Amino acid sequence: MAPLGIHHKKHKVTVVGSGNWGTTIAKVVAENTKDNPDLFEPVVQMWVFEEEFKIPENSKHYDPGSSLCTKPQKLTELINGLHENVKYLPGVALPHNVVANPSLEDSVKDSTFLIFNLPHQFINKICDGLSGHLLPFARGISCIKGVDVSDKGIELFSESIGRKLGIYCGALSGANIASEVAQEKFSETTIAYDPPAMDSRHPTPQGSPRSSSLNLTALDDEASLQSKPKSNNTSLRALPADWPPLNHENVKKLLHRPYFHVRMVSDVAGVSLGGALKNIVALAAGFVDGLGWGDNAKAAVMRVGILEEVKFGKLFFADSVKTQTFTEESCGVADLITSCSGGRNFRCAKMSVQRKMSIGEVEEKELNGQKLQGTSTAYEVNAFLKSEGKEDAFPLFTAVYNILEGKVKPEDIPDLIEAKDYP
Ligand SMILES: NC(=O)C1=CN([C@@H]2O[C@H](COP(=O)(O)OP(=O)(O)OC[C@H]3O[C@@H](n4cnc5c(N)ncnc54)[C@H](O)[C@@H]3O)[C@@H](O)[C@H]2O)C=CC1
Ligand SMILES: O=C(CO)COP(=O)(O)O
Repeated sequence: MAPLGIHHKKHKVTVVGSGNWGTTIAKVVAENTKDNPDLFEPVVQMWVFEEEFKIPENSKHYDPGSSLCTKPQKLTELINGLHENVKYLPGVALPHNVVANPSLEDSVKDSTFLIFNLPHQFINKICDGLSGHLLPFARGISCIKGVDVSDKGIELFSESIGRKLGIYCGALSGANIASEVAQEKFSETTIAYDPPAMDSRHPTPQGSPRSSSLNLTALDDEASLQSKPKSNNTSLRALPADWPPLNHENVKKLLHRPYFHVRMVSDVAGVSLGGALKNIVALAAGFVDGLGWGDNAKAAVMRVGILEEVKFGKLFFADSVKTQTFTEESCGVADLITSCSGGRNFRCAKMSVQRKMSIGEVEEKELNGQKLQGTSTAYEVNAFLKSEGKEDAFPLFTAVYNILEGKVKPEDIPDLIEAKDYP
């Protein structure tokens, strides 16, 4: 074992996912691995769901004389050859140390830090594919906006990823429209990272809440064992001392850029729920905007939406969630604002009303393979609320579900969200 402070190894980082946000985060991280060679190996693996793609004529890479452009090519080969994700993040140059990899197993080989970043409907299958292929002491964060609802109840994706893979997983979420971050326009984000104390080898900052739901091994210190809720039996392995600690400071070094400011917190539930639930609110904002009702209507929907986000957290994640996460951090009200202004859920919901089309049809037609998260989240959250007998306590979430089901109309939103049990 290396003496404290001497670390012979560097962290290898893999981004699992390569959509609009996955590719953007790979860019951010690759810039930082290059800038912090004492902590990280420069190459960032990016796992890509392989598909064939034909370079469109409006791409700067289009050359009618090149065989690359006359027929569809493997997306990984295009990304690695052109250093651009021409399908999901066109027009943005990627650092050459981002390596697209179609093999899930190979992309995570020897990785000590994983960033899960793909549409939430795919993550469970991906975890099945990853199971048994990770270093047992790997750590991760989830950038996924959604919640994992099953007949057993509700889990955060950070929790279910951690449980399935036997690793600690935190969460990253914020007011982060991917195309803006990719173009290096300023934004903030929130990372909730609350790993076992054995990782940091530094005292936990004063007043920092401990909210991980994972059990710790005997390697952990007794005080932290007592302060952590234990909701499952996952045992975590300590990061060997050969690697630099994966504490707040070093995780921040991996994600923070001059144009992408990171705030580290410990409220994993608050960060995850803000990102997941605002997608339902963004649909409602799109519906009223599609009716041409203007900014006041949208603000009304957003006001009720943030209240329902907080209420949901307090009701179902009471032992860990903090109201301030929703009101003070980028992952809360700030994400609600940006998503209800220019997010895909907002835009597609708006178009569905204007064009009198289903939102699924708009998604298919307009997003070129990108996926909405709000529609399935509205269904999943509704199934969970029904099972808890709490549909009426969340009139906006329930209204969005009923609009998607065709049971009520966007025009009914004002009556449906009329305060009944808010103070
Ligand atoms: N795009 C954005 O502005 C932001 C997105 N997010 C969140 O990040 C997460 C990932 O979103 P994006 O990267 O935008 O994805 P995206 O919407 O661009 O989704 C497309 C991705 O899904 C992959 N995919 C398609 N079928 C698949 C399958 N069967 N198995 C596995 N992967 C498959 C595609 O290869 C592609 O990488 C979502 O939860 C989203 O809410 C968070 C912040 C900003
Ligand atoms: O999460 C986002 C911004 O923070 C993006 O939202 P959309 O998926 O609706 O585009």
